[in-house]
Amino acid sequence: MPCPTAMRTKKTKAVGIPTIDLSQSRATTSKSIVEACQDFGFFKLINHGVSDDAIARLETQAFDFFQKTTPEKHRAGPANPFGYGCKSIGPNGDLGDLEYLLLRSDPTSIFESSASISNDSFTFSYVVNEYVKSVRKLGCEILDLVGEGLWLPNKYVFSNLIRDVHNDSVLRINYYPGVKHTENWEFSPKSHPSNNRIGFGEHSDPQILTILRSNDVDGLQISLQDGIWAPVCPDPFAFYVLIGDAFKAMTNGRFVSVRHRAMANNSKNPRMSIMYFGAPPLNAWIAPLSEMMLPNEQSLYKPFTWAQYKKAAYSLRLADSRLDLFKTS
Ligand SMILES: C=C1C[C@]23C[C@@]1(O)CC[C@H]2[C@@]12CC[C@H](O)[C@@](C)(C(=O)O1)[C@H]2[C@@H]3C(=O)O
Ligand SMILES: O=C(O)CCC(=O)C(=O)O
Ligand SMILES: [Fe+2]
Repeated sequence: MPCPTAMRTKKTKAVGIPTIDLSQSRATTSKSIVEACQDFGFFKLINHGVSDDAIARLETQAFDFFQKTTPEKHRAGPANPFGYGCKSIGPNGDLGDLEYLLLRSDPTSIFESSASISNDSFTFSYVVNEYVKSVRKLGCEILDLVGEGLWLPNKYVFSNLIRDVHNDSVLRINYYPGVKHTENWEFSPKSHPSNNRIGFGEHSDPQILTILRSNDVDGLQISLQDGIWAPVCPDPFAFYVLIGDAFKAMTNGRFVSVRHRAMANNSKNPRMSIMYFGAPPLNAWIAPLSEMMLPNEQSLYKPFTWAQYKKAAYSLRLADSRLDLFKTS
């Protein structure tokens, strides 16, 4: 169902985003997930099993943080890359219309960073940990289903990477402040010049997969294969899953690493998105799986460690196609 509230311009179009219902049979689900990864690198997940309470508690903690005064928030920054960031994204001059928190996902790091984020660091780190545990479990489940859908002899080959104690997964909370609407706005909100501003520029995520949840304010768009942008209808009860560059490499290009962006918020209400980026340990090797290759098929990518890939990512701009650096030809 296209999103009735999503804004469409000449360069955007509404598409039926694949929806995976985790309460359906494993055979059905695994097949649909693999198809969605191949066709879009993106799908919506419903009946995902993550408790509403875990999500609501994190949302409340995050809102409390973003409501703080500017000097208070800056105590948790600057993001280098972890911590509180405002408008500046990454180290190479990218800018966006947002504030964010970028956190490592292991309990020790979460606890260490929580002192500068919350006056009640125990509660904050407990809530973040619970959320991370739930979405990591969900991430593992999705990756196992992919393993099943691809008929791999070891269906845990992908999930083992983010299950590893040394996994390099991160949690990001993006906050796009609401806007005060002028009188003009009421007459023609869709054609108002403040529309079409970019909140978080186009890019693909470097990791294996991203599990995104947002409140009920729109902004997320995905790029379709023909270069058209498709608005994604916000659904606070669902998660959206995005395939990252590392997964594209492991599947020798079969999975799309979806390019996406977030438009600046034009709503009166703030938009908040929470992303769990599932990543392998720094020393893990990423290379096309032999099972993914047809006889005589060439490997599209040279093997690289996750540390090498991260280094490349952080040397480039947000919109750059990082995986091209590792192409074989
Ligand atoms: C401009 C940048 C920000 C980013 C690191 C990079 O140099 C290129 C990749 C960016 C990205 C996009 C997905 C995630 O939000 C992120 C945390 C990541 O792993 O890669 C960000 C990086 C960041 O904001 O630090
Ligand atoms: O905020 C969003 O909805 C998307 C942000 C994003 O793509 C990212 O942080 O990598
Ligand atoms: Fe992203």
